[in-house]
Amino acid sequence: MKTAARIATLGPAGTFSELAALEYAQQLPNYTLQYYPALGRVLKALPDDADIAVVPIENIVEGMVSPVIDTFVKRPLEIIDELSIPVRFSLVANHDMPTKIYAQFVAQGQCSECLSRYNVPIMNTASNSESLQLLEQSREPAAAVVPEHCLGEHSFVHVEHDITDYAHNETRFVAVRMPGLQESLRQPQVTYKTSLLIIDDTDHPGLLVEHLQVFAAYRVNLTSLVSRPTGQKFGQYHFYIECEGHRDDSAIRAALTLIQLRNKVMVLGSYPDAGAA
Ligand SMILES: O=C(O)C(=O)C[C@]1(C(=O)O)C=C[C@@H](O)C=C1
Repeated sequence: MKTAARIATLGPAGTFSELAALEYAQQLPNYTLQYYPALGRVLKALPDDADIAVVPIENIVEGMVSPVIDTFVKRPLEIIDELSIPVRFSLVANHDMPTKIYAQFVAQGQCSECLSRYNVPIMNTASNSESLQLLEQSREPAAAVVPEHCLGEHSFVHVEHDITDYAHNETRFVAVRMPGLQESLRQPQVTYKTSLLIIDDTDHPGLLVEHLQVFAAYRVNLTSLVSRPTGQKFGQYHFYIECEGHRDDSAIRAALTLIQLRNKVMVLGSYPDAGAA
């Protein structure tokens, strides 16, 4: 029997990350799930305590999950898969008039209209499960933003269902592992996406437009582009890019060869495109 793959994800149990990790794990013969209390800790579990980590990378409304993108700059990891799951929240409370609301930092942005109606302080947490735990431990009138799928086993004085600002709320997750472990073989009939980072090591006017022109010239379609501050000085940014295609496609190879003449490029991985029909 093959040894079980150790999958790290955000805990305690009940997070959307756990749902994503379980969905990812369906393709593995054997796995064990390990929970960590913050996204940074999930990624740090690689490689000693986990083989694969499943983390959120983008919410359809809130955009990219910055701590995850920033980890890729500091510590190269390989993205091996992506999956998207629907995200629905409720506001639950132990009192009709809560004096504070526990909300995970990404969840807060997805439920801003509902939260602003309560006009009480928001206490940021590291996960949606932690929000629920803190509410259960609270001796004061409090509320929490919690995943709809966690409501079952609990009873509350006050519940408001479906509080996301946009009805169609979804978060995209990636499965990552240490780079260079095994070659990801390209499967025929699979539509791929590739993630990469352009490291701004020689800042100059027109840096971004030059790179975009290279992608355009080779007809490489970009599906995401975010800039993240380098933390070195104002005005200096790294670029996280996702594009259609596999890193071995001739167009992507040619584009990256040209871009690498000017800036460092880190290819984070090519993986099946979850959005492809
Ligand atoms: O706290 C959770 O339930 C998570 O899995 C984290 C997370 C995130 O950080 O994006 C995942 C999905 C939602 O977008 C909100 C929170």
